[in-house]
Amino acid sequence: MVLDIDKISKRYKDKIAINRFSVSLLPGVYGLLGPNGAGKTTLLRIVCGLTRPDSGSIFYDGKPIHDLGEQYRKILGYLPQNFGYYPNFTVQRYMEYIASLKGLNRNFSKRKISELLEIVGLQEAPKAKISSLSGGMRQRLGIAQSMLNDPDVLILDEPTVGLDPTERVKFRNLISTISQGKITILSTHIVSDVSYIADDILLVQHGELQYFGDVQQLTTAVEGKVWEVLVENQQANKIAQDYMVSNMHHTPQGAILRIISDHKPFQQAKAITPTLEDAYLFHTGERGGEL
Ligand SMILES: Nc1ncnc2c1ncn2[C@@H]1O[C@H](COP(=O)(O)OP(=O)(O)OP(=O)(O)O)[C@@H](O)[C@H]1O
Repeated sequence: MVLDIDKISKRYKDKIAINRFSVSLLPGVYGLLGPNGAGKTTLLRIVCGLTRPDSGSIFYDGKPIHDLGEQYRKILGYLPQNFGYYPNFTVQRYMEYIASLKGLNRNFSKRKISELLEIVGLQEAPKAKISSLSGGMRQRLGIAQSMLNDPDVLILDEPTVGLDPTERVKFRNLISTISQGKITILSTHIVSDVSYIADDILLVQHGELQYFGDVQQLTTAVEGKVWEVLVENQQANKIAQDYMVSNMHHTPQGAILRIISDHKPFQQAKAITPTLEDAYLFHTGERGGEL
């Protein structure tokens, strides 16, 4: 099983959303990480065959997905960023509805629906109206619908957005469980989500693939470039304009700044161990103090 994204480009008027993006994916969980507007949703829609690229192709096991058509849709599961649900539907009715859209046979879908509701922890709620579910429950329902056809390729666009910390942990564990043996791509701009569940990271910025590899390698690349320094509280904001500051903590003794810099920024700065968040800021060039 291999998904090849081959030199994909997509432009909207004068905006290049994706620029010659290429990567080859084997089964595993891939965290598609990048700032807002980096091109994540555009790329995922192209991978799902919903948006046509201006150039380049997607191949599944060596065949272009546009030639595979229905055959490709059968092995694809997709949770869009704003997945449309019907508030007055019950959980069960919604799952039945999606199963019928996917053309699944009745007996198979009956069994599959109860199996999936169990996996996502909604087995007690088949009769609940979707409008009565919490954000986390709704996202779990979104995952369940994307899994109805036992997909080999699972695409999840910002699945943890709007979840509280407890729901986020549950959701991450759920994704780890269901993604085994599949090619799962999960987009987010929340760094901690990918550090827990992704095997590899696809870091995208301005529509281009900036980095592809594991979390460890990404953080190793910024070793010796992350510094901690205590400065006077009044100086902190000025320093954040001049340097990439990944964290600022004001205390009565002064502000403790975490600075990403190729060179030691101040005499008294100490080199510290980088986190994935530091590496992300280093690669995307975003200044923490301005966020
Ligand atoms: N239908 C469209 N028409 C015009 N421009 C678009 C369209 N869809 C996306 N864009 C632009 O293309 C760029 C990439 O957008 P995209 O939604 O793919 O990014 P993203 O990384 O998913 O962002 P976010 O995290 O905010 O969802 C953005 O500048 C966006 O404004």
